[in-house]
Amino acid sequence: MEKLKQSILELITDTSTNLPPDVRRAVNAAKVQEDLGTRAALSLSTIAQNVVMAEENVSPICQDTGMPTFEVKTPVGVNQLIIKKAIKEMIAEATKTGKLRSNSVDSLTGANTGDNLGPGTPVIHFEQWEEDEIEIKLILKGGGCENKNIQYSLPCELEGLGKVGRNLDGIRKCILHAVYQAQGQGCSAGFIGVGIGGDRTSGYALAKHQLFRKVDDVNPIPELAELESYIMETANQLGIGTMGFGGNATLLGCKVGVENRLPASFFVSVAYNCWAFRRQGVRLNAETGEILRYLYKDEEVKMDLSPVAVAEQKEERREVVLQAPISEEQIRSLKVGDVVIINGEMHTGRDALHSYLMENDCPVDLNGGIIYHCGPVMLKDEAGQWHVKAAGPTTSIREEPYQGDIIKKFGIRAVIGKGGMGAKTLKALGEHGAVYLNAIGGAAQYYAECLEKVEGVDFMEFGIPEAMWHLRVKGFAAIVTMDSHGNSLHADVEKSSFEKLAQFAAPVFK
Ligand SMILES: O=C(O)C[C@H](O)C(=O)O
Ligand code: SF4
Repeated sequence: MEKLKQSILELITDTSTNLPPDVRRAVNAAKVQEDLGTRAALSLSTIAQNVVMAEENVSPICQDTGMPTFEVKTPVGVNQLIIKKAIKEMIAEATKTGKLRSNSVDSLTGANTGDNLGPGTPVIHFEQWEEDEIEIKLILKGGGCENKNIQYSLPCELEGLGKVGRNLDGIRKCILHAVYQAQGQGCSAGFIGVGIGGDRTSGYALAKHQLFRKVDDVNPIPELAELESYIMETANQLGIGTMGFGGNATLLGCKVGVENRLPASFFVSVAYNCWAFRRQGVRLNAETGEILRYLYKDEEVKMDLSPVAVAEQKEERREVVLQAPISEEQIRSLKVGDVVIINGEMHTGRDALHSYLMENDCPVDLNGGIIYHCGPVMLKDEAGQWHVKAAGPTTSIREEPYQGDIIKKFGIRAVIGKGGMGAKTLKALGEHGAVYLNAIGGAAQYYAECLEKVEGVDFMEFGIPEAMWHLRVKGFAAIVTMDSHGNSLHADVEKSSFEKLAQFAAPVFK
């Protein structure tokens, strides 16, 4: 098995940096569905550029390289312990070279292990089979979309959809609700895997397992094939759109699997995956470990980079250049829908930092400053200088309990993230004079290029993703989605998508 480690490293690198062709095709198709010049179309353009950059740079498509989850099948007689050891070693190696972010955190102390190894990481499922080759599949599913997974216990009642029974129509309602509740926070447009039945644990495993199906396959069970195509058509009428900006493309794939259940239980489990749907697989020679072929690479699909005609803009849009520190007057002039181009300094801060700042002082002056909800992939060169390898936004709503207070306490003028924030933050934006800026989730290469220099770092003890990085930026583009006048695009889209969801309450399947 002299080639085994090399093959596994290649698989990990390819999964993190090169979006598979079926996923590319789905993203390209979404762009065609959107009207030219809309926020959704522009976002899909950025996403397409990001996918190309990741492939060219051989760097992570998204900075959150997720929970590495392997499904391994081996012929009888192959030593699975050798494969497990090789996987762990190559996970650590890929982390060292910046193909993966250090993502394994001690749940009690918050300490990052730094090498993506630790209790429960990576996840490896082994199975034996009758074939002569080894098969290894890998999915890198990030935390933001994982947080949007949802499990329903039937019968139940769902707001807007009414009674949900233990039948195909009840399942239909659960899936539509799952897409609605994710809004843009899991970096829509997304893909969902659904598991019907099992228990709570096996139901979720079944849901995640569905994500290994190709986007364009057809379910062998006719009722489920019908359900999948119904969901694809209907969920895309919810109007959530890319990043929750509104639009025609909300869901790019729906795969449903079924297993038996206990008489007392009826679970519908949904695994939500962002557009940055990173999964790949290989067949290996069982003697040498050499890659014989890839499982999701049957054809080459180029990203659609055709320009989005700004002249045909449907939504009114201004472009404003912001230089940090920003004045209150400039912030008050911004309205939802404006595009801002940021130059100057910004500081990353996410979960650990927000909770810290509630009780403590900040090592840098944040007055007029910009906080970026981001946990980057960073590498240090031989001279000791840090470099940004991938740096898209993280889901902002997690900071909702803290953000309003922190804006006021430190005089922050702009918060950048994705997915939007809630009523408490919106109120603070108005009271203090600040804005929420939505960047494109997952576009980690695109934004890394705007981050010109790492000026310094604090709180390295929080681990690389959670540390406070001080960054000099040039030409960082984002959209005002919550302004200081009480407007929130997120609240608007949530409301309108809920109204649309409620239109699908009437029974469809017997
Ligand atoms: O952890 C991150 O960088 C992002 C996360 O995947 C998210 O979507 O919020
Ligand atoms: S930031 Fe978005 S694209 Fe990246 S892992 Fe999280 S949900 Fe996926």
